[in-house]
Formats: sequence, C-alpha cells, structure tokens
Amino acid sequence: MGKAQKKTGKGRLDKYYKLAKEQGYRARSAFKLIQLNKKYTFLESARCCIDLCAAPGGWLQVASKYMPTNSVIVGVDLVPIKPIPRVVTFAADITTTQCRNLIRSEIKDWKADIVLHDGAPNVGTAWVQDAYSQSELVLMSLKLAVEFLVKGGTFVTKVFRSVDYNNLIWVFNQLFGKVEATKPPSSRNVSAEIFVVCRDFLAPKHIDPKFLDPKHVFKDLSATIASGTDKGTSANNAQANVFQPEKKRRKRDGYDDGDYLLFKKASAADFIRSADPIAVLGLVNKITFELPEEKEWLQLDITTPEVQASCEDLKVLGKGDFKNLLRWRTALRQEIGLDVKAKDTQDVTETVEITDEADEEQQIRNELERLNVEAAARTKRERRRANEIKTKTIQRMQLQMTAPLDIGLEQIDASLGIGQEDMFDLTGTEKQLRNKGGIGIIRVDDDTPEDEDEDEIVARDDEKDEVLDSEEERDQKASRLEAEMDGLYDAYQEKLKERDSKFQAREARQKNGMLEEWGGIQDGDNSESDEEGGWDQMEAAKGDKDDSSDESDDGKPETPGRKRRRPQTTEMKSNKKVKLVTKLEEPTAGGRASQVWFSQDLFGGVEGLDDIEGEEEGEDEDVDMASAQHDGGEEEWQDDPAASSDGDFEVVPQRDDDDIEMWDAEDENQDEAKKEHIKKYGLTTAESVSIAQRLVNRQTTKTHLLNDGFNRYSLNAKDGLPSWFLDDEGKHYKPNIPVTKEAIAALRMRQRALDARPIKKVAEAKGRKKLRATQRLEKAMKKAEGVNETSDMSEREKAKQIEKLMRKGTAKANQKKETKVVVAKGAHKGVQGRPKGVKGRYVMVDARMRKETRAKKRRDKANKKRR
Ligand SMILES: C[S@@+](CC[C@H](N)C(=O)[O-])C[C@H]1O[C@@H](n2cnc3c(N)ncnc32)[C@H](O)[C@@H]1O
Repeated sequence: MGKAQKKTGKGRLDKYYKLAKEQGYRARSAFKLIQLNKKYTFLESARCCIDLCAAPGGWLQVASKYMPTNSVIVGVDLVPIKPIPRVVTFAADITTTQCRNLIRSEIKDWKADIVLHDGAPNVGTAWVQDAYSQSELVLMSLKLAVEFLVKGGTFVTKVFRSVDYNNLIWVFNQLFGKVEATKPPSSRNVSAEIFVVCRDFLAPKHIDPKFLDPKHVFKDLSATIASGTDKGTSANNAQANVFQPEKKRRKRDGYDDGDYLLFKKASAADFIRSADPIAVLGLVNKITFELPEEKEWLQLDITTPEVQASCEDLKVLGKGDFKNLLRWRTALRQEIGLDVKAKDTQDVTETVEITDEADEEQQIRNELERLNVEAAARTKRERRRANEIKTKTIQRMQLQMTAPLDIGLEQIDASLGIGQEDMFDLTGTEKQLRNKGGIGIIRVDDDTPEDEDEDEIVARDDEKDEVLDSEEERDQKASRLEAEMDGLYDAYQEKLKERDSKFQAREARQKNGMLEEWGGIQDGDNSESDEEGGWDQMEAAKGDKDDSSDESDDGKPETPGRKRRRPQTTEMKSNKKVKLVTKLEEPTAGGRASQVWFSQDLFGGVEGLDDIEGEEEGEDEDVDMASAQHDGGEEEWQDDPAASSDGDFEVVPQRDDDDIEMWDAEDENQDEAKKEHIKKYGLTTAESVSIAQRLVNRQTTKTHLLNDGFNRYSLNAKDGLPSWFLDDEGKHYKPNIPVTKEAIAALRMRQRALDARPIKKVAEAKGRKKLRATQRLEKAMKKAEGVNETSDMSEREKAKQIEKLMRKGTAKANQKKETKVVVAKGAHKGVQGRPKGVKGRYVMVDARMRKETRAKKRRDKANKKRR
C-alpha cells in the first residue's frame, strides 16, 4: 500500500465514492462487501460477525444494515472507529493476543458466523511500519477466523495477487469447504486486490500450526530473488518476455510483493542507460519520452516511427521488434556518446554478426509474423471500435439510471466491469477499461494478445477532440431531430386515438393497471421471457447457492444472551435440498407455515386469495418500514480521518441531505396510493399474490425482495424524456417479478375461477334453497312410506297418493304463489267466500278502503318527516 498507489485526481472520486457519499457509507469499500454479499449471501443469515481491520467502518455499516437485528457485530482496527449502531468496536492490532482476548471477552462463548478482513498493512494514521506484509496479515486474520468461526461459517478476506497467493489459497482449501476468489466491480481494476470468500468452515479438531505460520506458508521471497534460480521469478520472466514473447509462460508468480500495479512505464533514458536493457523491455509496458532530453531523441532519424510505436506498447511486440529496439538503443548510445567509437564498431560488428547469423528465411518469417500481428491488431481495433460505439450508446442510455443498490447486479451490467468470471482472466477487465475510455492499462501478462496499443488510445483522444469541437452543432442537430420526432410521435398517437377505440381502452387499462401492479422488483427483462436476466434464469444461475438467508429476516431474532440454535451442516444441506425441490408453481400445496398462517381467524370463511392479502399488506408495511429505515439513515457519522492508502478504499465525507436526495416525494405518494389500494381491494394481481405466497412459504425474504427491487432503473427520473421513449419503455420494459410463469398461470386460473363464483349471499341463498328441497323430499318420502304401510288403502290408491306426494316433494322450491287482488265492487260487494271465476289465492279489497289506506300512509309519512 505504498504511496504510489494512492488514488489521486478524478479517478479517485468515482461513482462508488459518490454512491457511498449519497448513501451515508463511510468508505467506498462498503460496496465491495455489498457486492460480495449479493453474490454469496452470507450476511442475512449471520448472527455474529467479526470485522478485522474495520476502520473507518464501511463494512461494519453494511453488516449492521444487512444482518438481522440483535445480531452481534464486532469491529477491530488499529485506529478507533466512530460508533455505529448495533456495533461494538475497539482499537487493537489484529496480530496480537490482546486483540484476540478482546474479541473473546466481547463475544463470550459465541461463535462467529462470519469473519471479515479487509486489512492492508501500512495504512491508517496509527500504523507504524511493520514486518507484516499483506499476506501475513491475511494469515493472521485467518488465525483469528479459525478460532472464532462456527462450523460452516464464512471467512471473507482481501488478498493481493502475489507469490504468496497460491499458498494462501491452498491453506484456505484445507480449512474450508468452498473457496472462491472474486473481484467485485467496485474494486478498481487498477488494483491487484481480490477477495477470497471461504465458505463452509470445516472446523477441524486439530489444525496443523504450520497452516497458520507465515514461515511455513510463504516462500522466502528475498532468497528466491537473490538466487534467481527460480524459473518463476520476474527476472527470468523478463528475459523470456523479450526472447520468446510469443511463448506462454509456464509458471507465473503474480505480482511482486508490494508492487501491485498492472501497468508499468519506464522512461527512455532508463532504458538507454540501463545496464540491463532486456530486463527493462521484459518488465514494463511502455517506454515514455517525457524529459526534454528524451523528447530530443524523438526527433532523431534513428528513432523511426516504428521504434516509437514499439515503445508505446511493449506487450504486443514480437522478437523482431525487441531486436529493433535493442539496435535503436545501441545506435542512440553511439549518438549521445555513451559508447566509445571503438566499442561502437564492435557493437555494430556484433549486430551485423547477429544479422548475418539469422538466415534469410528467419528474417522473412519474422517479417511475416510482424505483418500478421499488425493486421490482426488492425482488425481487432476496428472491431473494438465498433463495439465501443455500441457500448457507449448503451451506456449513455444507462448512465443516468444508476441506482444505489444495483451494484450487486454487476455481473450482468456491462458498464460496470468485471463480473463473475475469474478475476485473473484480465481480458474482460481490459475490455471494460477500454470501453470506459479509461486509462490505457495494458496487462503485464502476455497470455492473451488482447492488448491495445497506446496508438489507439492516442487516436481515440484525437477523435474525442474532434467530437468536442462539433459538440454544439451536434447538440443542436440532435435537439432539432428530437423535436421533430416528438411532433411526429404525437401526431401518430392522435391518429391512433381517433382510429382505434381499443387503443384508448388499452391506455386506460394501463393507467389503472399500473396502480395495482406490484412495483417492487424490476429488471431490464420480462419475467416471462426465457432470456438471460429473467427470474427463472436468475434462479437457475444461482444454482445451489446458500439460501439460508430465508430464516434471517422473518424469523424472530434471538437475544444475544441466549444460547443460539445452530443448524448442523447436514441439516443445512437437507434444508437446501428441500428448498430446491419446493415448487412455486403448486400454490395449492402451500407450505406448512402458510397453512398455519392462513388458519388464523382473520382469514376465516374466506378461501384462496383473501387469506394472502393480509400477509401482503403486512409485508408491504414491513417493506415500507424497511425502506423508511433505509430512507431515514438518521445517524450522521463524520468522516474518519484515517484515510487509507488502499487502492480501493476511500473515506467518504457525509452530507446531511444525502438521503433526502435519494428518494423523491412522488414515489412515496405512489407507495401510499398503492398501500391504500391494497387495503381497499386486497391483492388483485396474480403476481402480487404469488410473491406474497413466496414470502409466507419462506421461499424469499423481505430483504431479497427489497434488494431485487433496486436496480439501475429504480430511481429513473422521467422528467424531460420524450413521450415516445416513455411509451416504448412502458411497452417493453416490464418489471421482473420473481415468480415463475407456471405460478402466475396457476394463480390466474384460480382467480378466474373465483371471479366466476357467485357472491356470498347468492351462494347462501342457493344453499338454503337446496337444503329446503332436500328436506321437502325427505318429508315426502317419509309420508310415502307411511302411505305404503297403511293397510286400509288399495294398491292403486297408494300408488296415486305416493305419486302425488313425490311430485310435491320434488317440486321446485315454493314458487311464490300469486295472490290475486279482487276489488269488491259491483256484484262482488259484500260477497262472502270466493268470488266467481277467481282461482288460487286471492285477497278481497274494497276500492274505497284501498284509497283511504294509501292516503293514511302518505299522511303518516309526511307527519313523520315534519317531526
Ligand atoms: C482498507 S481499510 C479497511 C476499510 C474497511 N473495511 C471499511 O470498509 O471501512 C484497512 C484497515 O486495516 C487496518 N489495519 C492494517 N493493519 C492492521 C492490523 N495489524 N490490525 C488492525 N488493523 C489493521 C488499517 O488501520 C485500515 O483502517
């Protein structure tokens, strides 16, 4: 962590620095842990975490945010760490027994689920130069980890790719079930740091002390370099780089300890004056001409354009080019009088001899090779340029859409850089860097000839200038075009509206639909598609990822004092299996948890969907609370002055209004509206129901949903965007809801069936009717039996009687018998008994009486009102 690597200038304040500032993290390195956790999900399920080398506390903040409440978090560093809620910190050197004792006294007989280590020696204000190198520090942290980790626990450490790297990995492999090295996108590409995530701690009863002893684990580097006998040493590699540049190195020893730069430069003067020019050629990427003296050399005839081009990027040169450079060096040395004439002659003679020795065929082959390399480089450049334009276009679309938590989705984000692949496959890294138009980093490794010559970078800079010159003009042109396009689009919309009533209906539907749609999880992809990025794909990609986080958020956290239940490894495994075979697409099968949950009184009498609503509402509240917490971020922590010189570690000053900027009020209103809507109507979409069910069945967690809900589109500002663009986005950009197609289909079917069901009162009435019919039938049958048993009736009479009874019994429910109203007038006045010609029910009314009764009713009503 030397001074040379300290990031200064613009590069230092990159997007993670800004994001950290926005989100109140003390250091940009917080995002490294966020991204690591996104990939390996170890924080959500952890109850106890020890962060070694934790100052200023970025990782602690992340741990405190992602770990369940009531979990124990301990942070140690040489320098004091400002307080963080729920976190205990103390200042100690992690290599000492005092530190060990302090941790022990803090966590008592508990075991840690995670031990984090992001330490780098020679950093921080209180750090005194120590004998420990980075690798040794890692080994020291491992020592603490093996002491405090629970079986199955996770150890996350930062390492640098040095000669010790492989040895460290070997040791990790002896102690952990799974060891993976990864470079989160927030870790700067220029830094050789990587993170090793060691999972499934084996907790062996006896650990060979040699595993944790630097003397045994690491080679004696100094001895190796001094002897120079090791074929893997840099010196040997340097020679091989020059004399057999096309050959792949068999043995690589990574970076020299303390030298973690990928890109190295040497001045032309160093090369010319160096006693070992071959070593210079073999080790550096570029020869620069910056000093006045060197600039003069550039003007000399012997410094041909070819030589200049070769100096730009030594990593793409062939043997012939190196020879050329050595010849140029000799000539220049003569020119500037570094070599005496006699020696010059000798040198020339030697050179000639060499040339003579090389037979013609060899020369032709060399030349051909060179031409081939040049041609290949040209094609590659063109291809890359095309790709670059494409990437830039995409990036432009995405640039302002970066959301704070999408960082975890880095693996599919082309603009962010390296993804899941092996971080040592630097091909991707380089490409990303180039795509970003960043510094011209060229790998020391010459395995993959993907290197881009500096020529190209210079050329691109020129292009940029051109672009800048005509920027204004282009802007005007673009805005003209945009205005034109907007106009045309509006006209098109109008036309559609006039022509197509369906269009209007669709529009209205869309507006309504948006409100009830669960807007949590979004990603660039449609959940229904099978394309990469869909939920199914995500799930598939996760594979057998540890899913133990399920228990974290929803389960009641245990109090620290209580003895914790620790799932056995086998148990965990079987749980995992169970989870893997649980099918979401069988909602009826439901988990036991959901059955218990839905058996509550609250859901009584309501089938299916109703029961899930409550849960969803509850969850929604949780979600809101969680976001409010996130939102709140009330604790204001000042910058820690302990600035680190770690390449990727930046202390971020905080601002009071940070969080206010993050959320806009409109969104909150929308949330409120959604909440109200759900309260009023319940969950109305299959998606939301399905998500609720997943939550209840513990197939997902609130945190997962929240995290998934944040992506680079989450906080998109729509202001100023043309309507055609927004419409198009609306059409094609669908939220990626974490439910399978099958689950949605099943739920939709169910919902349709429910929709087709009559309302409760009608159903009850129908039931009553059915019951009465059954009772009638039973009664009729009983009577029929009685009739059958009587002996004073002939068989015929019996049959007649029974038939009559049965007809009555099976008759439809009492059709309301019509009552005829007969006005007693004329002949009927004062008639007693049934008037003539009137069949069925009747009621006799008097015309006068009817009038009077109605008038009385009217009066009564009027009086009532007056009172
Ligand atoms: C890169 S910073 C850690 C940043 C931290 N992870 C965060 O997110 O804020 C490295 C830290 O390691 C600490 N460190 C280095 N050697 C140490 C040691 N022997 N004991 C304790 N801390 C040490 C330094 O003081 C420094 O604060």
